[in-house]
Parts: sequence; C-alpha cells; structure tokens
Amino acid sequence: MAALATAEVCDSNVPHITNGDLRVLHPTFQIYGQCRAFSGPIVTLKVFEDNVLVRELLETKGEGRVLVIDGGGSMRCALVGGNLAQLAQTMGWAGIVVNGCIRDVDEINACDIGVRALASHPLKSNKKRVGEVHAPIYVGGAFIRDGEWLYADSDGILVSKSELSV
Ligand SMILES: O=C([O-])CC(=O)C(=O)O
Repeated sequence: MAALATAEVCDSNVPHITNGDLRVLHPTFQIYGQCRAFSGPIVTLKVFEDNVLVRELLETKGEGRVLVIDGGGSMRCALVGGNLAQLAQTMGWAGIVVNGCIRDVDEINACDIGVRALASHPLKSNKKRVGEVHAPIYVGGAFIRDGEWLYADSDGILVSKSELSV
C-alpha cells in the first residue's frame, strides 16, 4: 500500500483539522527505525518511567497497529530499547510513538518498524507495572483515543478519528 503523505492529507482535509477530527502532533519527535513512514490503528498506553506494560502490549500480536505511549515527556529514563523494538517487529506492530525517551538507538534504527520519541536516554525505566492501557492520552498537543488512526512520515505525525483513504 502506498503510504499517505501527511502534507497532502493536511492540504486536502482542512475542515477536518478545523473540527478536530484530524490532529497534527507538535513537531517535537525524533525519527528512528527503518520505516520513516508508517500508519495504523492506535493502541494507547499511559505510563510514567515504568515500561512493564509496554513489554506486555508488544508481546501481543501487533496486526499493523501503532503503540502510542504517553510517558509524560520524562527525560529521566528510556521506555523502549532494542529488545522491545525487535519484539515489536517480530509481533507485527507498525510502529511505536513515545512521549518520552528510547535507548539502544543503533539497534532500534536496524528494526523494520517506525519509531518516534522525544530523545534517547541510556538509563532503563522502573519495572513496577504501573500504568493504564487503552486510556485517553494527551501527546504532542493532541488528545488521542485508543482505536484512532496514526499516520507518520518524514514531515510529521497525524492522528485521525477514522481511517483515511489514500
Ligand atoms: O527492557 C527495557 O527496559 C528496555 C530495553 O532496554 C530494551 O527493550 O532493550
């Protein structure tokens, strides 16, 4: 399937941007992973400096979905590393967006998925299993609900209430 170009989607969907059905995330994310462009239905996760639930979700079948993790923007540890990115690839996730940090950047860049995060950080996170799966989250200036659609490419990241047609 041809990837949707986010700039073209914005040009042809001004009313949907105006009414909030289509949201453009703030341009604060770094690009990692082999897939510069990726899209899929969103699975939301809200955690803070704890990635046990990240692993649990990535151990389930991805089926082309995108895991969006609201890590509260923490700059104090990484929520995803090379092992989890490899797991995501193996389980068929299209991508991972992290409002927080990742680590093992070289390993993640070798994985055949798309990854966005605010920055890299060498420290691993806590392992307390605290967080909320499928919760509404607020990331990159946008409210995001489980089941909405995410479209990412070199220009940016869009979240749409429903699937967009090419
Ligand atoms: O296990 C972690 O905390 C994250 C990590 O380093 C990896 O996925 O390789």
